[in-house]
Amino acid sequence: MAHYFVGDIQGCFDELKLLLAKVDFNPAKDELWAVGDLVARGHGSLQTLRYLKSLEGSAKVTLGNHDLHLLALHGKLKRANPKDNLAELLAADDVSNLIDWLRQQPLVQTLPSHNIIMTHAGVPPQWDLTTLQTEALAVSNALKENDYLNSLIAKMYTEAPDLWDSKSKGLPRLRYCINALTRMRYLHPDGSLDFGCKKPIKDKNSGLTPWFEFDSELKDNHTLVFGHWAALMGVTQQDNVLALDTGCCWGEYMTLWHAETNEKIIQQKLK
Ligand SMILES: Nc1ncnc2c1ncn2[C@@H]1O[C@H](COP(=O)(O)OP(=O)(O)OP(=O)(O)OP(=O)(O)OC[C@H]2O[C@@H](n3cnc4c(N)ncnc43)[C@H](O)[C@@H]2O)[C@@H](O)[C@H]1O
Repeated sequence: MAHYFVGDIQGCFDELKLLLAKVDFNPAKDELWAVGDLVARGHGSLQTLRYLKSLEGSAKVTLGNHDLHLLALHGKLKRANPKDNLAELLAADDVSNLIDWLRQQPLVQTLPSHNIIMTHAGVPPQWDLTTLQTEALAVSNALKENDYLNSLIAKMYTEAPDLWDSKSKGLPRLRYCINALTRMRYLHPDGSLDFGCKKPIKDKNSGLTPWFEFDSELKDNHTLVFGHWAALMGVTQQDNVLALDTGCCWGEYMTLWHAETNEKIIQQKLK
């Protein structure tokens, strides 16, 4: 049995299928772990969701910012960005089933046998494993509620709070978790989230530090797998912090990591 972790798919379904063919992926015995941002800019968002849903227990997914945004688009809370290719998905006969499947997916997945934690953007350095799981579960529970659109999705589009406060409650607490687990890249010296800078580390604004360069208990004891930050192009300079978004939707390539062999297999974006 093999565990394969794939970076941001962003609707690049043809590239995903080519990658899986390269490793002879067999859902009867292997697992595909996807870091989120399953949909958006590629032309195969509908096929991507149908395929991952069809894998049932052989697919493990964490939600990304684009996946949460899709919930808002489907709920007519936001208008689609013309740069995204979501019209086919939003018009599909089975879109409601796919959306219901998507909102059952968590913000964190763990593989205890390998000491691996997967999230879309990363894990806040202030958190231990219990906090990570508790906070992510609170968001998942809110997404499963019947009124999730009004009670959560409509209210998530804010950069506040940007700093972890263990005493916060309710919506602000959920918002911090969403912002940290699905949108984080750089942090300010006090550990607060920066939302402005998406640049590679060599070009970053002064005073900002990538979240994974802060000391953290989780990093000491686990391999952290994430996506979200295409400008990193897979480079963190830390063996146990794996950045898997290598910008397929931006014309670069998709990366699949084989956890047992530590091999990375890539597929260039098709023309
Ligand atoms: N709570 C919430 N609050 C607010 N919004 C929420 C939200 N939840 C969901 N959303 C939604 O999230 C969506 C995305 O937000 P954005 O953050 O605006 O989208 P993006 O710039 O395209 O970032 P993306 O997430 O795709 O990251 P990537 O690294 O690939 O790309 C980032 C940049 O890196 C650049 N880049 C890519 N590869 C690079 C490379 N190799 N080198 C340098 N730059 C590169 C790209 O050009 C791109 O500009 C929006 O639709 C927004 O509405």
